[in-house]
Amino acid sequence: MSELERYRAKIDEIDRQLTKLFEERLHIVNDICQYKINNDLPVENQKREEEVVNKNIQYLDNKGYSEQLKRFFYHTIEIAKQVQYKKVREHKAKNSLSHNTVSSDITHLNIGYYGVEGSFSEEAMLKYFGDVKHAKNFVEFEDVFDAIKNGEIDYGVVPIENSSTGTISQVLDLINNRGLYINGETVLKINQHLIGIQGTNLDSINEVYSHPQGFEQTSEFLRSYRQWKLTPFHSTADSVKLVAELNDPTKAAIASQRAAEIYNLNIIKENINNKTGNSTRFFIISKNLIANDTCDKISVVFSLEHKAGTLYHLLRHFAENDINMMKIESRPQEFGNWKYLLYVDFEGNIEEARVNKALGLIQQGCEYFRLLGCYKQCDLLD
Ligand SMILES: C=C(O[C@@H]1C=C(C(=O)O)C=C[C@H]1O)C(=O)O
Repeated sequence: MSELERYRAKIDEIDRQLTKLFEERLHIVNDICQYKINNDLPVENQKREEEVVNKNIQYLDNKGYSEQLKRFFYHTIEIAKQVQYKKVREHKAKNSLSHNTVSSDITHLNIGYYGVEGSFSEEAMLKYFGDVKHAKNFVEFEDVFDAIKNGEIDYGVVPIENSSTGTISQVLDLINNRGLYINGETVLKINQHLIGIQGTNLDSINEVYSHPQGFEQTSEFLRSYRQWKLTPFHSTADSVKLVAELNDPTKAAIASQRAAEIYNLNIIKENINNKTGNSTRFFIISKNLIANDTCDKISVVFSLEHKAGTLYHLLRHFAENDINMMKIESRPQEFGNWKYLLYVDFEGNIEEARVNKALGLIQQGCEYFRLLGCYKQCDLLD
């Protein structure tokens, strides 16, 4: 046996022991994960992670290896978390598929929507759920999410994307950051109108209220009235309510016909949106991952690491498993500069083998992964 062979034989024996310990560690990690599922605890525990790393650095005879040991545990813990995330995801998918779906009996459900009465979100809620008797409304996007989190409402309806202005990123971030799920989607045709009290006309106006989306969707019309002060407000319908309260012919709002009717105001100029086919897609969100076998669309989010080719290496799993991607959107991560999360919508159901295979591979290739929902896609009314 040469000198090199002798060294390699030693390494082989150490690796054999490491593999055995690695396997044992993952075995315990699985038990820990089951305990977390049973007790509704999060996978990650940063305090414990620090303890693990620091304790083991103390065991080193040669403290010169501290940085290397730290890296070793960083990867070991990362693997332990990936294993747990996968187990939690499978558990949630199994549970929700067996007994859950957005209930058709809505009489006992508490449903909330964004904006005041007359908002597009309220209209979307009525379209999706039918005649809801006791809906709650919330002034800000965050309020809808908080109400779901604290159990005040079971489902919330929020806008997610407009056909001309694009994704409402704030809503996308909230779904992920608050740990909620998408249970369904619906689309509304959006016609924006200029609205005011009796006696208001294009010459009397000096200030217009709307949600920033209302201004964006009507930017071409507004370009001819540069003298108007554009004041952003909570929602389009709330702007109509405000203009009704102000009762002043110099003030106008940009919102829906329904909002004008509810607050008894006049339409001064109709259909002022840039695009005639202007439409908005809305999400129905809740605390639970709810799906059944009629669901045909999935939304996920995962991190993009700072390495060449990462995007290609992750997205290729969709193509290689014959999965049709419908939309991708990248957003900055909550912590750290120039780090991104990729939100992907694609066709499929979480029970399909090809979907599970692709998601498993993506999950292995990124630090952060979350299933945001599996739901029935709506007709996009183009
Ligand atoms: C295994 C656990 O889950 C995670 C993984 C850890 C590990 O691999 O040591 C430590 C803390 C958690 O972030 C645990 O909570 O102990």
